[in-house]
Amino acid sequence: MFLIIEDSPIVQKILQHTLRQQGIEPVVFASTKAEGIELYNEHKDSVVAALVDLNLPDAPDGEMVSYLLDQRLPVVVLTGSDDLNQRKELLKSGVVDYVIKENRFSYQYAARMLNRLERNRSITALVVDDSSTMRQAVTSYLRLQNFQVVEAHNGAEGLEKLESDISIKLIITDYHMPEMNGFAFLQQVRHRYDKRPLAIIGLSSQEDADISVQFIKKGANDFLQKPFQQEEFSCRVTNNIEALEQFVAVQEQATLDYLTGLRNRRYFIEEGDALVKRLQAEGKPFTVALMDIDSFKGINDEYGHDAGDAVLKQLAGYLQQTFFRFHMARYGGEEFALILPGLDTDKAYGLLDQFRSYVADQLFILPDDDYIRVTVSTGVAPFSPSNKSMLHQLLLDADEALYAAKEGGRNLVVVHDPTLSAD
Ligand SMILES: Nc1nc2c(ncn2[C@@H]2O[C@H](COP(=O)(O)OP(=O)(O)OP(=O)(O)O)[C@@H](O)[C@H]2O)c(=O)[nH]1
Repeated sequence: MFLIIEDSPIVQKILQHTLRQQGIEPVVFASTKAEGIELYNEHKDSVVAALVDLNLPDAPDGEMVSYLLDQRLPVVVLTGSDDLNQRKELLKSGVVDYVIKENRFSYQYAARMLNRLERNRSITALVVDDSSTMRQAVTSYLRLQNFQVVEAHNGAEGLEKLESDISIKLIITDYHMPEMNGFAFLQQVRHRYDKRPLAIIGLSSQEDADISVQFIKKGANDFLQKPFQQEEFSCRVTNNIEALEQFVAVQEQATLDYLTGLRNRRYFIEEGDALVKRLQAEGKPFTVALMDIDSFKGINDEYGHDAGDAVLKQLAGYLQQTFFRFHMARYGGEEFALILPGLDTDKAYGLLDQFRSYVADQLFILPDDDYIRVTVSTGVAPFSPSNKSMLHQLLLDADEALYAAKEGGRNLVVVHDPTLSAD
């Protein structure tokens, strides 16, 4: 929950609109300090941050801001004044940001800050610096922005923390450190965790422009020269974290099938290969299967492509409900692939046949509200502890079994018979 304390009804209206637009909710509004305190006490446990006007009818000199800072609540100040000294003093006293009411962009910025404060709560930042003074300063700036923070005295300790805490997404590292300097640490991080999304900001007090270039070249996202202002630090952290989140969102999108929302073939193969190797190394049972909608071309031909799409989406929903624990994807047009860890052939057969029977009993709703019956056929690559085939081969086996299911009349689950295999 967010607490907004602002006496102008017009500004309240604009904020209400802007916050709603950015999906920031729930929000409670107060117009005076007295109301603000009452609302704060009422929602103490759920308030994430407050956006507070400096000048209120019963608190003309920022008394409301001081009150909330004393309660250790993150506060973004909203003001009509552009007094630089006041701004400096407020930032020094611990407010997260200082926003001047200029135009709609200011309100959008304030909303963005509130949103950030909420999201930062689930992000851990790692601060790597041998100087305890610097570590404390950086840590306090990060805590102000609502990050969880872990500290390390040097690169080696930093690597340990990174290994044990997967919630670390942001690293602030100094350059000059004993044993392992910032560059060596950075190179190790990027080498060991090439797939892990991490925003890294390098710090150095040296007046040497080359250090910033080297930091960036070695894989840092940004660089700051010490001493720096809290505001610059916060802005850079925010920009880098937002860029990282956008990158992760795009990456996530690239693993999804646009029509059904299931994972796509690329994701299935990339992650599936590693999964199969891991299961084999651990000696755990698993089963690979391919499922295909029967006579799907006929559905398209008779009812149109949109009807075919509707069938795919409805079936994907059933697959999601039943197999959400497993590794599954839309493998091709009307084909779905599954890896079922923990299930040997008999158990997998049982589950897949139950699903086959469930699908056959459903009505599939078409865009014109007409409905049809749909069946699926499934091929299963049998599991045996001695079979060390790679995913690629297991999919070929499952495909052969799927072909046999189609030949056998469809609406069937068939387990691959290696003795009938062409090779
Ligand atoms: N509506 C729709 N159709 C698709 C999509 N992707 C592939 N298809 C169609 O799926 C159909 C697949 O047909 P086939 O593989 O020949 O299958 P079938 O012969 O009808 O049925 P079986 O022999 O039982 O496999 C083709 O007509 C494709 O055009 C899609 O995203 N949406």
